[in-house]
Amino acid sequence: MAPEVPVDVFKGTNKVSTTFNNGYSKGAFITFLAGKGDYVKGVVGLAKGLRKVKSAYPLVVAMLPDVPEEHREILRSQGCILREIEPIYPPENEVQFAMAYYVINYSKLRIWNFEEYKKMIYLDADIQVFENIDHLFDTPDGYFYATMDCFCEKTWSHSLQFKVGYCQQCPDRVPWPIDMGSPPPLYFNAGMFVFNPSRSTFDKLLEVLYATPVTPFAEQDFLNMFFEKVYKPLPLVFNLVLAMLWRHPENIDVNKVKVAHYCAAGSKPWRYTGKEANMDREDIKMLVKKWWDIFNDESLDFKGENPVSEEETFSKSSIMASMPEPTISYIPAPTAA
Ligand SMILES: O=c1ccn([C@@H]2O[C@H](COP(=O)(O)OP(=O)(O)O[C@H]3O[C@H](CO)[C@H](O)[C@H](O)[C@H]3O)[C@@H](O)[C@H]2O)c(=O)[nH]1
Ligand SMILES: O[C@H]1[C@H](O)[C@@H](O)[C@H](O)[C@@H](O)[C@H]1O
Ligand SMILES: [Mn+2]
Repeated sequence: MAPEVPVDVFKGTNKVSTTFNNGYSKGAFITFLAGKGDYVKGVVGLAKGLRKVKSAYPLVVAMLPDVPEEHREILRSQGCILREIEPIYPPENEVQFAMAYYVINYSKLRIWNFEEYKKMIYLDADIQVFENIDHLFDTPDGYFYATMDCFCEKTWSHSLQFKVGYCQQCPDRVPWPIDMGSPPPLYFNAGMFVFNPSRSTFDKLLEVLYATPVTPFAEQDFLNMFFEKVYKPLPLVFNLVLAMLWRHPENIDVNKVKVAHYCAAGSKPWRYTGKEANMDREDIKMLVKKWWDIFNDESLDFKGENPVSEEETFSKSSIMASMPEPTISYIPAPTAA
């Protein structure tokens, strides 16, 4: 049974103050950036989208050292707070069990170190917000909030769920076979989640990571396992995994979507050609256009007098500091979806 979350928490009506009396920040959005490729466009789009919906909270970018200076400059000029983080690699002999493209995402675990924020909302760079979601900072602490994933796309073909034809979005369509025991626990998409940074949680994450086999969806599988007991599903409007539109249209109204996640193959707006499967759908074209409208809207550029001049810090945990440097070379991301 899905853990219950009081519905009012997700309505969002009240204006909130974003700092405590002692200056400690109540929260921030956070995204992750790796490499010198085009995901920087996603971050710029996201920064502008958050401005458009008048979010009161800043956007922090946790970036790997390989993000080039030109891209950092663009992000500073868009008002982002830049924080450099060191990569986290899974054990070398296990890397092959994760999809190569996802391996760098383990580095995302470093965002638990950002204890100067009481609560953070993580958003992938291929996400766009269409409505203000600041009220999610008011959810009760101590839980991990995210939306439930869909198992129907080819990216899931390695999984038992896919082989059986079972999806948690419609558990009655093809029920989980009785002879296979209970259905798997609820599984979230890790492109959007609400969490409490905590150094002690980070230390535990790394400790458990190095004792856990690597699996195809890398840190997403890992986070699902780690936070299984405190996971609270958010309504799907907080992270529309685009495949939901053709896999489970009955579960979603595209016009009510607050946050769209352009994760389906061929859907990244800045690479969109319309040629891949399902990409010629009207709802997809509409969502891609909405992303471009925000990205191109100059009125949404950061107008602060000075670009945010917060220090770019290496957040290196004591555990990592005492670990040998990884001997595998950095795995560049192959062309994404
Ligand atoms: O070259 C890259 C590749 C990825 N990213 C960052 O990593 C995020 C994850 O990559 P994608 O968005 O392309 O991947 P998916 O949405 O398909 O991945 C999903 O599964 C992944 C499993 O590792 C992660 O959990 C991810 O957050 C989740 O949305 C990007 O948004 C971006 O923030 C980069 O900065 N540069
Ligand atoms: O993280 C993955 C990724 O976003 C895929 O594109 C999607 O098909 C999956 O459902 C999800 O688990
Ligand atoms: Mn994504």
